[in-house]
Amino acid sequence: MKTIDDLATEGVAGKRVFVRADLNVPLDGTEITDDGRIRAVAPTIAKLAELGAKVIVASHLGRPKGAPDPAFSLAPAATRLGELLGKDVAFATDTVGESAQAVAAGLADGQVAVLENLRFNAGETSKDDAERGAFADQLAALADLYVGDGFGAVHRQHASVYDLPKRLPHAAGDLIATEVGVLKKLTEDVRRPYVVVLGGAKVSDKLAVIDQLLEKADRILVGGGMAYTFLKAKGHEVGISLLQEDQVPACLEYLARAEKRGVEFVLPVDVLVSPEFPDLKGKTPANPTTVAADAIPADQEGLDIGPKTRELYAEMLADAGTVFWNGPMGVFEHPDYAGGTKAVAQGLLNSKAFTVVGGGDSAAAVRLLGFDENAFGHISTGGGASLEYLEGKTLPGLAALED
Ligand SMILES: Nc1ncnc2c1ncn2[C@@H]1O[C@H](COP(=O)(O)OP(=O)(O)OP(=O)(O)O)[C@@H](O)[C@H]1O
Ligand SMILES: O=C(O)[C@H](O)COP(=O)(O)O
Repeated sequence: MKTIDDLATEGVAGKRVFVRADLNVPLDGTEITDDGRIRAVAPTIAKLAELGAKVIVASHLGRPKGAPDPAFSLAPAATRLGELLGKDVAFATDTVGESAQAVAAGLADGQVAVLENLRFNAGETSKDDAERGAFADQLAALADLYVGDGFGAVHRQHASVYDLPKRLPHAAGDLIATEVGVLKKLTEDVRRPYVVVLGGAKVSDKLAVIDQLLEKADRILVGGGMAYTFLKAKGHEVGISLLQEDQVPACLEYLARAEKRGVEFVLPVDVLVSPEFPDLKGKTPANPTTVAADAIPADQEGLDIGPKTRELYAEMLADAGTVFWNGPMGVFEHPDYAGGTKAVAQGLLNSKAFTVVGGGDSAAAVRLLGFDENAFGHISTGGGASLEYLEGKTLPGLAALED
């Protein structure tokens, strides 16, 4: 893969450089609750600007449905990027339309602009090659060069990630280079026991990676929204908890394979439940009840791992040689459901293991709960991306940069 330094040697001054970043940060209204992903890519953008490039930054935010939706605007991220860079950052109110074209055309050398959310255009995520390609053509018209640095999105075969680098001379940004360097170590030289902790809410995305992780990990601890499909597979009722019903047979198979391969596959023994999802804005007390994982009432939802599970997971982490953790153990955004995620973060820190935390929300959780991010071996900006990398899959966004 070419790097920014290679591009610099060839000369980027005066060139329009399209930087595909992952500025998909958690928001409370228009307020960014964790800016980790913006801070992670800011050095790449600063470096290109210092080299005299006209920098056009693009990203997705959330999962809008292929049309503009103000709730998913990248405007707050553009403002934050400007603060971090200590300079004015222009903002285009569309992605390839009049505003984007005018902003791109008006950039001076060393100036930075952010485009509106790529996913406001159906072409970005389309499964149809022609539709994606047409959108990539429009993006390509804005720039001379492409730098891929949105590590969190490299597992997506999307127009700006996969099709665009095929249309412009391209290089990998410094964030991608660092991420790949660290994660590569986890695929080659793993200190054992290798413990993987999985949680979060993107259940269907993440269940698929367990298939491969069963070949690599010594112990897999499951929490968060992931846990309930497994509990269901074990024959327990899960009330109104997050459930991927169609994956129950796959979960049963994973459990059987784990046993056959001698992988310790650990599920919660107790959970915190409530009849309703907590108020994440006002944070009014949720007053959850603790129940055994095989006794979740029909009208209640599991929202965090319980105290016995926290203790069990801490024990399972204590002697680890390597830990990869992706996905919060509960709805950590509410203080009543942050305990499980805190316990796992503390468990990682108490172990002597090389620890990698992957995922926008997992990294945000670690910081928002007051942990020192530097105490972990590596905090990856990629959730699904880091998992799929560890799975050994070819990631579209990396493959496109290699070509
Ligand atoms: N039991 C649960 N029920 C519902 N949601 C949950 C549960 N446990 C955790 N969550 C939610 O999971 C979300 C994070 O999941 P996600 O899979 O997106 O994590 P991530 O991998 O760190 O991030 P990403 O993949 O976006 O980089 C949080 O917003 C949290 O509230
Ligand atoms: O949060 C993430 O994992 C990345 O930004 C990718 O987002 P996506 O899962 O909506 O594609």
